[in-house]
Amino acid sequence: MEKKHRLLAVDDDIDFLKALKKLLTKFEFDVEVAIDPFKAVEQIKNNSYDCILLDMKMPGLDGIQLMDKIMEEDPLVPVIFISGQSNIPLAVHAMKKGAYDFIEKPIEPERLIMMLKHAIERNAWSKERDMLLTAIDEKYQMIGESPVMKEVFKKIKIFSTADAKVLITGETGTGKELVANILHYNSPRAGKPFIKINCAAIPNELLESELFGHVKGAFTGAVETKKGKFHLAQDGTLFLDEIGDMDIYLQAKLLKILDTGEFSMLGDNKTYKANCRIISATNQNLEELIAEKKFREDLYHRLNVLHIHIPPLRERREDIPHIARFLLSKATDQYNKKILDFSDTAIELLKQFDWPGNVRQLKNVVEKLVIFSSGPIIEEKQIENIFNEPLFLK
Ligand SMILES: Nc1ncnc2c1ncn2[C@@H]1O[C@H](COP(=O)(O)OP(=O)(O)OP(=O)(O)O)[C@@H](O)[C@H]1O
Repeated sequence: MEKKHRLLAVDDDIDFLKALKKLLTKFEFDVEVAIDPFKAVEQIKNNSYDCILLDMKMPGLDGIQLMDKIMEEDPLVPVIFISGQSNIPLAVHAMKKGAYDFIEKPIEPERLIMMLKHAIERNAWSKERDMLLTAIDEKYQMIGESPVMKEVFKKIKIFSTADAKVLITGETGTGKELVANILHYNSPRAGKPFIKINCAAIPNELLESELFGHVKGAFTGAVETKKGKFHLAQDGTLFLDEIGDMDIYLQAKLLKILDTGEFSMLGDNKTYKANCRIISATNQNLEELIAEKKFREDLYHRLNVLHIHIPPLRERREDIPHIARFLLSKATDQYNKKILDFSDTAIELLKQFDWPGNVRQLKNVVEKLVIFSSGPIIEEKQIENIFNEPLFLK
């Protein structure tokens, strides 16, 4: 059985409270009442409610003062004011101060029930979103103290809420996918899907159906209808990784979708709205590809509304100690090891190296060091050993 929503109604009119409780109980709400605003504050301190209904005017403490106290205890709980006709300007003022809504007496039951449902739904969503963002924050941390990375962080902050297309460029392993995730999870689309497709990893014949989906019988082997990434990313973000590797025919198709805002599944004429934010990334030089006629210039301008470039690690060596220590602490947690730090000379060695594979390569080295170390400090020699391995990328 679904959990009943718990309400607190505060009013100095006992008869009104009784009638309200009877009405709301009929609609499966669990209703508690308070006639004394000071007692109500105690109840709010000791309980958790899904919504609070407040009379505008009560002896001792008025509704707005009471709302201020409620917000100190539980800033997220929605408050709905019950107001007489003469108090409407006051109710409007309460909404400006953070009340969810107000309803006038005499109460229309259906309106009140709808209002309560919406308030509770919105509250549940904002709590869920806060939890989601805390978890995401931990998962998608990006470290950097250098001036260039501070500029990148500034852009990420502004672009998160902009809802325009973003092109992320940078060498392999610099954190392009990480940035795409951070942009999505800090955007209003955070509760909707983040869908990634790697245009370099999928053969072009398959990429088309992966992107747009196909209906049964669309081509040999299409034994059933399958939704594509554009469908799956509906209302969320579609991350087109390695966009520079998309073939020219598919580039034209993608451009058309971006122009019309609509797409169709393979083997079907029906059109669907492409309501997703597009973030793309590449480690290739798109201007060079355009000059070689391998990438469409019009598509480039469409995708590159906002641009973030992440410089390679060797151009921001001051970030290396911070990132290495961050990765060390993550790896020690993961492998349950008690390694505290790198020695000073070990840090110097990490800073001197050019890191062609950037942060991904640094991460692999740190993980290896953690797995094979037993002492509390990682020494220079241990790093030299890894650098001297025959297949190590230099
Ligand atoms: N500044 C950073 N701080 C912490 N971790 C980072 C940072 N930059 C990258 N990483 C981590 O390094 C790894 C590689 O990053 P990511 O996959 O985002 O790179 P990429 O640029 O998309 O690579 P590729 O071009 O090869 O797809 C990931 O585990 C990512 O979390």
